[in-house]
Amino acid sequence: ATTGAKPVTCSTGQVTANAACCALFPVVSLMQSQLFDNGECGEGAHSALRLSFHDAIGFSIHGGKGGGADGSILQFGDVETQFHANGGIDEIVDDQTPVWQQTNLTAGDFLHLAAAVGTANCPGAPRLQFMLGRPAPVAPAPDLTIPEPTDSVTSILARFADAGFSPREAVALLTSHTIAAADVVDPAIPRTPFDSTSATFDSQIFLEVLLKGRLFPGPNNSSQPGEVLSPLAGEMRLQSDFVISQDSRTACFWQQMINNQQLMISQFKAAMAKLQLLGQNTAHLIDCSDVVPIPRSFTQAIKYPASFSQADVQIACPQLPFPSLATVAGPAPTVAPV
Ligand code: HEM
Ligand SMILES: [Ca+2]
Repeated sequence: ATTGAKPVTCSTGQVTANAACCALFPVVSLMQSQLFDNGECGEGAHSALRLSFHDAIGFSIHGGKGGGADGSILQFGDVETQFHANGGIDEIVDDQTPVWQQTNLTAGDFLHLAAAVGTANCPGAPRLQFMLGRPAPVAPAPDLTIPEPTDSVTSILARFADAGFSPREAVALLTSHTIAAADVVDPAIPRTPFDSTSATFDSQIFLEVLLKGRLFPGPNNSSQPGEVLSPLAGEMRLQSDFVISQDSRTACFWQQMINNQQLMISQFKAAMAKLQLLGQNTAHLIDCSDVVPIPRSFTQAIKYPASFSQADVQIACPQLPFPSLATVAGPAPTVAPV
């Protein structure tokens, strides 16, 4: 619980609502220099966000699964990185472990703070909440709790519901794919992004997933399980993102996110606050959100990638008007690996 006491100035000079949070400012600096290339919205930041999801989602509101947002994926990485859905996670676990060991934080506090700090490096992102005080994890999460891109919408929504999330919250969490790239879906093309702006926390992902597919980014137009046709050379579309964008249970909220930065980041922030506390007793935690850096804002209108227009949109929510958007000038782009 927060104390409600007046703000304190830490010995490092920063101000926070609770003296217990002072110890985190040096940890934030350590993360920025050793994990995030001094404040970048790059691979370290993106994979820190993915890691928070894969750690926390191994939880059920009905019991019988893992400890939720407890850092088990870091502490018991030898077990959890073997799960199929955790392909590629070994890299970030290996990167974060030695940095975590330089701190006095539990695995859960460390990795969920890293996700908030990494996300804050991305222009347009919300400043995520961070609560301090998770106990050490007691056991690895069980396998088969993390959704896979080959899963049906029904099975994905059922898994989210089992962890306590509505279909709208599931869509809100998928905003994360605005700062994402794939390494293992198609190992021939590592760092293939999911939208054309993977260093910006914008709503471009919600637009681009709806554009008519034309190609696969792999060599010779080859495809892999979990991937469907993408609109842009060099871009990958996950099957799961596409089927969620088209399903009547989720399509309207997906469409509403487009060019609606404030809605998108407020919904994402709320769903992340819940995700990062799954399985935790909040009465024992201290609100240290004010140690998280304030992200740069993103206020521009998003645009169709060059050569695209509303005629290319696979509208799945005809009951709501589709936003009117301009098109970038020039020929269709090729998205570079990130
Ligand atoms: C239906 C649920 C989801 C599925 C099926 C899914 C699937 C995937 C897949 C297959 C990748 C690429 C992995 C690789 O090849 O390296 C990926 C990347 C990513 N995912 Fe998800 N994801 C889901 C939900 C989420 C959620 C809820 C979050 C965070 C809140 C998240 C955050 C990320 C991030 C940030 C990346 C990029 C990591 C990087 O660039 O290194 N995902 N996801
Ligand atoms: Ca983006």
